[in-house]
Amino acid sequence: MKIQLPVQKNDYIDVTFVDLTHDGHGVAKVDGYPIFVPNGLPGEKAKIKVIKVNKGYGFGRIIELYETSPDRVKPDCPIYKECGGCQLQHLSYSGQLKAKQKQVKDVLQRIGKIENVTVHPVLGMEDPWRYRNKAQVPVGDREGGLIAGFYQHRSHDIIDMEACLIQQEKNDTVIQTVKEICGKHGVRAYNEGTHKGTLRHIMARYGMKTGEVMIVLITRTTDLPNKKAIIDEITAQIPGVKSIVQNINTQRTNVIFGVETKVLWGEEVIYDYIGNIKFAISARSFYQVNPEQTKVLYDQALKYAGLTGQETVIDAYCGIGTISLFLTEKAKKVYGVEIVPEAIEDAKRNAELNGITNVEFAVGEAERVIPKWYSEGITADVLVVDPPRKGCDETLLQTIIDMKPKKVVYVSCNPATLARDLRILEDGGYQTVEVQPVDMFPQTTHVECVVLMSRVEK
Ligand SMILES: C[S@@+](CC[C@H](N)C(=O)[O-])C[C@H]1O[C@@H](n2cnc3c(N)ncnc32)[C@H](O)[C@@H]1O
Repeated sequence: MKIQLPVQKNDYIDVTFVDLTHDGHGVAKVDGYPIFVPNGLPGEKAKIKVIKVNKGYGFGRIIELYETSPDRVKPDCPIYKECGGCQLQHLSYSGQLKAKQKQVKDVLQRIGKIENVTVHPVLGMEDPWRYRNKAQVPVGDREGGLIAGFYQHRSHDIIDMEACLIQQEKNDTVIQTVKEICGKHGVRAYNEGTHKGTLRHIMARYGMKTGEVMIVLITRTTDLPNKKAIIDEITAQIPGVKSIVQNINTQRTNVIFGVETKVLWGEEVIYDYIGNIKFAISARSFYQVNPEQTKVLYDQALKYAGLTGQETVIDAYCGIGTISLFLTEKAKKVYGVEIVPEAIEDAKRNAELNGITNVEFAVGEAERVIPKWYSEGITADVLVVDPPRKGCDETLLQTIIDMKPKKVVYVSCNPATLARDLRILEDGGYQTVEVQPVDMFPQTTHVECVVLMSRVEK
């Protein structure tokens, strides 16, 4: 039976936007049927053209904006429309923070059925620009040199970029300089279509507190033409460069990094500080991209952990031990687990670097290592999880439920998987006490949350 929808493809209709999706599109409703429209903001009235209809929702395009929101601002970035890296530059920063708080509340309710929990206002930045410490850009060929920038929306055509307004200026300079030097020395860009060419991506990482720079050249081939000349010029032209690394990715894949990494010049790591703790960061390790807000995030996690010095804490998905080392200051003992071996090497080095001895790190999947620890008698008073976007593995959640730590502190970069996991933990005997969103990624739709859960004793 054909379902009669309230709108048809190619209809022109007048709408009022009532909400914002998690990817920053305006939501209009016609007889309850949602239509997602890029660039629409809640409260705005517009004429739209319906461009696609599905059974449960449709898509549209703004033809004319009749009434604009007081929160609408002119995007600062000249390439905002083409790039797609930021999705909310047309919304004032205070509007972004309000929208993110609402998004978290809605998702927790809709997906997790987490009702009546306090979701605090989002902790934002005083200056929400130029906050990223890491740039990672694809490289393309152009006559007489290379381009590096971003993929045009819905394509793999590379648009050359000179500046990114959410990126540290230093990283802009590094990318420009490296692409010019490599191009000058005859390095060809990798071509996805033919699987030929050399340079796939350039990554620049900047220690905001130390000024140290790491450059990673991600190549298809082991060989890098004119390597010595390239290194000499990079080190002469870029102040602060401490490490030049090559990562080799021979596969036909969208995954950026390959398995082999070798140091071409300088150190294997660069250093940076969060608070008073010094961190060594290697090319492949996860390190939060917004260090200023990372401090805010970790302080919140520490506050929720409520440590007195007597507790054993497990930090699952610990990366280079950032949260673990923060926790050691107030815990009796901290155990950290992480899947990337290089990150655990960094974590151990970081503990040593800071003279911290009440911590142990293990390489492996949290969902295997923590059950093993539990079977060996290691239990936690507080368990911190900070998983990737896909959230926690179910085996891990079950182990937490069995282990019964008094508190779970959940750090999440994806409200949808957070909501799913909180529901599992609530069903297993935990109560969500409060949620503190932190804006780690201004101008984008991403939102990070720290959640406190406590064990409900029956
Ligand atoms: C969001 S990051 C958090 C890292 C760290 N807590 C921080 O704040 O820097 C998630 C980390 O989980 C790691 N990871 C992914 N899957 C994992 C798994 N199954 N077990 C353990 N670690 C995993 C990733 O390598 C990454 O370092």
